[in-house]
Amino acid sequence: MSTTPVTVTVTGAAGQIGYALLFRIASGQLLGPDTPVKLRLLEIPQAVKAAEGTAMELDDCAFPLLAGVDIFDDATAAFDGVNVGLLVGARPRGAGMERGDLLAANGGIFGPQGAAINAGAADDVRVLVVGNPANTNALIASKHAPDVPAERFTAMMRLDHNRALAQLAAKSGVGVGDVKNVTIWGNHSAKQYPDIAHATIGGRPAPSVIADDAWVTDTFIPTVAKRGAAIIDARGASSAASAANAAVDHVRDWVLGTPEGEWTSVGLVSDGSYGVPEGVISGFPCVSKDGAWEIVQGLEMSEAAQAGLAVSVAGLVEERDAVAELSLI
Ligand SMILES: NC(=O)C1=CN([C@@H]2O[C@H](COP(=O)(O)OP(=O)(O)OC[C@H]3O[C@@H](n4cnc5c(N)ncnc54)[C@H](O)[C@@H]3O)[C@@H](O)[C@H]2O)C=CC1
Ligand SMILES: O=C([O-])CC(=O)C(=O)O
Repeated sequence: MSTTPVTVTVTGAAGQIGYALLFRIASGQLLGPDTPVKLRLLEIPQAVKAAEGTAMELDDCAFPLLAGVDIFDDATAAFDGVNVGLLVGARPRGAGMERGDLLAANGGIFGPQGAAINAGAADDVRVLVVGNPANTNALIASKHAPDVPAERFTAMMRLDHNRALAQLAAKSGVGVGDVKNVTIWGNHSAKQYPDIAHATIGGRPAPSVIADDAWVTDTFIPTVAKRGAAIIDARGASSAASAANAAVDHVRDWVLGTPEGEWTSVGLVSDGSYGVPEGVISGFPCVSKDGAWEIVQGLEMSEAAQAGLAVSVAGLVEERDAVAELSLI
């Protein structure tokens, strides 16, 4: 076992996702069974007491890998020395809202946190933004951290990706582990484009296994894209355990690598790949090698996929322009 603990800062630690996430991190599911972790929890002052309660429960789990828990209401202190930053703390949407409607309420959170990361993070810092609208919040944080490479600020598309795997597995009657290489392009919004063109099911091309284009267009894509709203409708609260699970999957693959021959979906700063304007944070097919995400290049995109990505990217550009207008970037 390595003896140097990895410092993981989680914002919104007293919230729903925080409660589902912290115990998974402390048990070793984020960074592997040999890596001790130090948790630094950031909350707003009113929620610090609740975070303290969660920290008491973390103690009571007696996790061998947990090397300490500290609680903060100040971002600069919370991100001091951070190796992995999970930016969860933000308001969730309610029924009838789109995630982009949260920009005015949540955008202001991410500039100061980006600046705090810039000021005090470890050189290898990796950031995952979960708080919505995740892609544009990640952009805001990144813009406030000029000394941190932009590709270290990622937005969570993994929940959409996992949703897509589950829908395809159910439709084709296989286990989820048999479905690989789906891509969620664009924004983590209802306008994302879930793409099965290069996916495989049991090692065979997904489009020919499914063999039902109408189902893909009329059922699969809208089900995945609108799943967040369906969960809010059913639960009366937005996804929490599945979001925490996706965050664990994202960071684990980033740090430990994606399995050979498989990619996942990551909200990553665009380098212009697939015609996505440089600088916006868009969902791409990505592999992680040597601890860094790389966009999978050279995938042929159907006309429908190109059109779907263009619509989604237009939403990202609109959000970027809106936060520029609000002087958030
Ligand atoms: N990207 C994705 O796939 C998903 C994103 N989300 C988003 O994650 C966010 C959190 O969701 P929940 O945990 O369900 O919400 P929640 O309301 O249960 O918890 C949010 C927590 O963040 C804290 N918080 C607010 N401002 C903060 C700040 N400046 N610094 C630190 N903490 C702060 C609040 O005190 C609260 O404890 C929401 O924006 C939600 O929409 C949720 C599911 C999936
Ligand atoms: O839909 C929401 O507001 C929460 C979320 O991002 C998701 O479940 O994908």
